[in-house]
Amino acid sequence: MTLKLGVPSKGRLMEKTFQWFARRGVTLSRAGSEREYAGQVEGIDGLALVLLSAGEIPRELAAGRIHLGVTGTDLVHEKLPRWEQQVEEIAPLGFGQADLIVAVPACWSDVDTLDDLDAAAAAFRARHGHRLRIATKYHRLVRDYMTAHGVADYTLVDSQGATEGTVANETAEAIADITSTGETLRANHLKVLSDGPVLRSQATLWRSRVAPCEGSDRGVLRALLDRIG
Ligand SMILES: Nc1ncnc2c1ncn2[C@@H]1O[C@H](COP(=O)(O)OP(=O)(O)OP(=O)(O)O)[C@@H](O)[C@H]1O
Ligand SMILES: O=P(O)(O)OC[C@H]1O[C@H](OP(=O)(O)OP(=O)(O)O)[C@H](O)[C@@H]1O
Repeated sequence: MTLKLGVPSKGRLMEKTFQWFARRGVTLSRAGSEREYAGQVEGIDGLALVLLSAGEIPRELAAGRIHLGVTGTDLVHEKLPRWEQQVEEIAPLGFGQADLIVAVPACWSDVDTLDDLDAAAAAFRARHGHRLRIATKYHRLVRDYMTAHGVADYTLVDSQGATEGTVANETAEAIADITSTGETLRANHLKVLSDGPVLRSQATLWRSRVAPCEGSDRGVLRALLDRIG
């Protein structure tokens, strides 16, 4: 057996993950061309690199198909119910920081908090005959957050990308999405509610609690944890 490490297959998370491991003497790289999703590892024997979509890494960890994985806190908390039972957080990696926030049109001058949104949602329903729509890909996290804050008069609409555009496109009245610099929100004339984020996220190294790790794999895991500790 080999110990499998899942890393996002593209973009900022992949590059920064490669740099983070390289600083600890573990060289991760793509095996072939830019488009080939096979990986190579130098510096630790018995460790294999698997390049995957960031969004699929939580599920692969929970299924035990990879032993270790790098992905955002947001994706683990969203995709894995009772995530603590399925994965263990090994180390926050210090990049990929972003907040999951709720935002409304900047021109809604009387809506700055979730309480305001609750009142606006009731008025919206009375006026339009349907619930205020919040576009997001973070269904579980947003539902739990709204419930915890007593907001019920809304409906979630699924948006898997370009979520900030849904308000201008009139497919939603509000959004819940990841923000880092805030530029995308500003460009789309949206403002963040002031109650605080649904979740603060960053790229994190996780260990599967279910992936079988016996014999030589245990030694490989120990060697890797020593190296990164
Ligand atoms: N602007 C940003 N700044 C920092 N981190 C971000 C930003 N946008 C997204 N992220 C983080 O990057 C991770 C991957 O994001 P996302 O779900 O958008 O994946 P993706 O790039 O679309 O990849 P895939 O579709 O292959 O899963 C998430 O943990 C997310 O929090
Ligand atoms: O606050 P900012 O620095 O502007 O970053 C926020 C944007 O970054 C992410 O999108 P990404 O680039 O991953 O594309 P996506 O919309 O397809 O998810 C996120 O979904 C926001 O749209």
